[in-house]
Amino acid sequence: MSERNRRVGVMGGTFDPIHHGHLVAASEVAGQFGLDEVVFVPTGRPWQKSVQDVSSPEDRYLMTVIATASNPTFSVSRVDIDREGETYTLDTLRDLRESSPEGTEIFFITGADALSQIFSWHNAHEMFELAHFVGCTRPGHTLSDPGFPDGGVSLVEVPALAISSTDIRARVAGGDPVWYLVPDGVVQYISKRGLYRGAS
Ligand SMILES: Nc1ncnc2c1ncn2[C@@H]1O[C@H](COP(=O)(O)OP(=O)(O)OP(=O)(O)O)[C@@H](O)[C@H]1O
Ligand SMILES: O=C(O)c1ccc[n+]([C@@H]2O[C@H](COP(=O)([O-])O)[C@@H](O)[C@H]2O)c1
Repeated sequence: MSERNRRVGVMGGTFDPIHHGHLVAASEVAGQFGLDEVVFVPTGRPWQKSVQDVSSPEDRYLMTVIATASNPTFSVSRVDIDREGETYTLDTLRDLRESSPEGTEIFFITGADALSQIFSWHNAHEMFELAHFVGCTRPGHTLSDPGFPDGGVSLVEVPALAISSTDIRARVAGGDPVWYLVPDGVVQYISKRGLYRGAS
């Protein structure tokens, strides 16, 4: 009997902070595509976001570790955090492919908003040779096809969670609770480190 190739999901994000929308999307794609593992990859320097508004890579990395710790099929990679320069998904995929056993199939998981902007990413066309892209529905964002290559992208409907990191930062700044929007450990981490108190 021949063994099937290992299937790995890669969920990239700024994760400032990581929330249940990210976790549900990853879990749903893992179920639908039979993924053996999902690797969460916090961005190092997300060049399309204004850098002064983004928390430190270590804080975002640690929140991602805390949020995923209870799931044995979730892990966190430092490849984007440890690489110098701006974060490009092409580099993420190259690094992860290099460290994966031969034959590993990679599925890059992303939300509707990110996917519709994908041709603004660095060398976007080359990315489709390294991974299959999975676009998740996201409340408030419609998924239009900006000209994806044939067979390069699948769409997955995930249970709608109208949660965004922007909203969580605003809630913390305004003194509103974020319990149950993010994992409990992340609520505690935000409080302990005093994150987002001055967020606009
Ligand atoms: N509620 C959600 N449902 C489905 N996908 C989501 C959801 N929130 C974020 N995503 C997807 O997760 C990936 C990483 O998102 P990111 O870390 O930028 O979070 P965000 O909530 O969009 O942050 P911000 O509000 O700061 O822009 C993106 O591809 C995004 O589309
Ligand atoms: O490669 C690029 O040029 C590029 C541009 C914008 C976003 N991305 C990736 O898209 C993912 C979601 O990004 P963000 O900024 O919406 O959190 C994350 O993995 C980013 O590294 C990648």
